[in-house]
Amino acid sequence: MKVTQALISVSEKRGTVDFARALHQLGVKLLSTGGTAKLLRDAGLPVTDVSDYTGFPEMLDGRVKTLHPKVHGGILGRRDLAEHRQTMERHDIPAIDLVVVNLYPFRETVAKPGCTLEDAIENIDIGGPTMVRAAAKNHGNEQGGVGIVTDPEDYGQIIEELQSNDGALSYRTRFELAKKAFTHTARYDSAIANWLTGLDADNKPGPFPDALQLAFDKVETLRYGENPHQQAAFYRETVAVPGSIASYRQLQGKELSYNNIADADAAWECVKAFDAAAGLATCVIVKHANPCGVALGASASEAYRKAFSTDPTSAFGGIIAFNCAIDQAAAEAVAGQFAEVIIAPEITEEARAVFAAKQNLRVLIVPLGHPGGKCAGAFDYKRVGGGLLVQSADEARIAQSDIKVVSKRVPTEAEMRDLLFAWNVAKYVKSNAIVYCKDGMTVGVGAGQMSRVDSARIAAIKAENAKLTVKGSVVASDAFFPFRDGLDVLAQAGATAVIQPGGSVRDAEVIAAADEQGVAMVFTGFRHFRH
Ligand SMILES: NC(=O)c1ncn([C@@H]2O[C@H](COP(=O)(O)O)[C@@H](O)[C@H]2O)c1NC=O
Repeated sequence: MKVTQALISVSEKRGTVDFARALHQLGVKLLSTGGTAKLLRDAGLPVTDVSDYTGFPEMLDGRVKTLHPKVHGGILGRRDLAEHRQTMERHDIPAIDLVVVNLYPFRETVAKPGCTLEDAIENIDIGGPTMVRAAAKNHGNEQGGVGIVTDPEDYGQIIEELQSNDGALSYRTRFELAKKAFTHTARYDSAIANWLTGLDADNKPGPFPDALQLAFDKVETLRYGENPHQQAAFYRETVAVPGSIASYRQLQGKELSYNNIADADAAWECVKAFDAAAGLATCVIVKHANPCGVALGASASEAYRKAFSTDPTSAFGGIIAFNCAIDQAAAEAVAGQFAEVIIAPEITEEARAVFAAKQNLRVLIVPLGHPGGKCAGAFDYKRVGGGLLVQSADEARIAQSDIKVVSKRVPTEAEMRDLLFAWNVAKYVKSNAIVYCKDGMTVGVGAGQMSRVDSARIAAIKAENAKLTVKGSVVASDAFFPFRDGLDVLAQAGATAVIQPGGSVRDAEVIAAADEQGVAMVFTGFRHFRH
């Protein structure tokens, strides 16, 4: 069925004139609301104002423009039912076969600083979503129906189809457009509900709405979940989070698995915490969501070699992330081990050629986002049985000036550099986290233990297994030592300096233990639990 008449009513006017012109050239009659009609008329296109069409003026400050039976009857009447066609004829309601609508910019309005409740309310579109939903509902069947266009990005494709299909839209296209349209209005209403139910007693917007609506788009269905008997898919936030793993571009390799994506996220978040602009490359190797090696280097290959040496056994099948370009030397070094995924903001042509020889290796490019790479303002979500925990991301960072020395001995300059490095790593290690470091690399990582003392012992054992020594190293503990026992394990293993939050009721006992053993100890004042 040929499209004979289109109703165009858009707030976002990008591409509208060209689209309307192409429709006109296809013989489609144009019907439009105030601002849109003016835009088209000024461009020399013949257009009928909806108010002339219905015989009713746009009124009540634009709150009522298209809400009229002549508009909605033209959209909602079924083309395949004789009775509907007769009713439309009897009431002089011509069919409207194409509806082109995008809505008042609610999200953009409330994002403006100082947006009042009144501004927000006036930017809730009523007539637009009504037309979008009506047209989407009546997308019809093979006998005919309405096309609903909500995204200016689709204009080109719609025109191409009309041109090649004798001025008609296929049922398949109308159905796909309808799905997109219902998603569009659902998200529009979600944004309104999130904002309104997030207002506090003074009508100031807050971060946690009473009713939380989340919006994600499917990137792909995955082969399986954490285990082969689980189904899985990967979704990306509708409003892109710059610098996040979800913005990956895969250069080569097998399809990503559920665990690949989870571990790639852990590796990427950790490596981004180190600013490449500070002049050193960073490499992070992750296994089962924990870093098993993190290191700084003068080059990417040096950073990789150091990170690998922390725990070569665990690094097998790991996810390897860099905060800088991977060059040929780094690619050749990495290619020497079995890895699941390689991630970097940039990969040189020479390095790509090296990876290309390993067909299955998954290689991802992820833009760093802003300096230091943080996804500012993003929330963390954690599913629990029957609920969702929501928190702001752990964006706390420490500078040397924030650190309080609590021991008699003050850390040396080299110890202080390593302490800051170790603290940065500990944030990405599952609690209880104990991280031994020396010369800008991890030498032992204790992760995910129920006891901090066990974590301290395990990290030292792992260092020994990797033929590294923790003697003369520094240690970060993600949370305070509840007793002196944990500190004693570190000191006896040969650590010379410790960074930890402090704040235990037994801090005095722990400080005394450090002083007894000549260990320099500093407090950060905040912890980095990670579960
Ligand atoms: N009230 C109505 O009947 C109505 N009909 C269409 N609109 C919206 O008015 C906007 C276009 O207006 P204009 O063509 O005047 O620039 C579109 O975002 C459209 O969704 C309406 N506005 C709000 O509810």
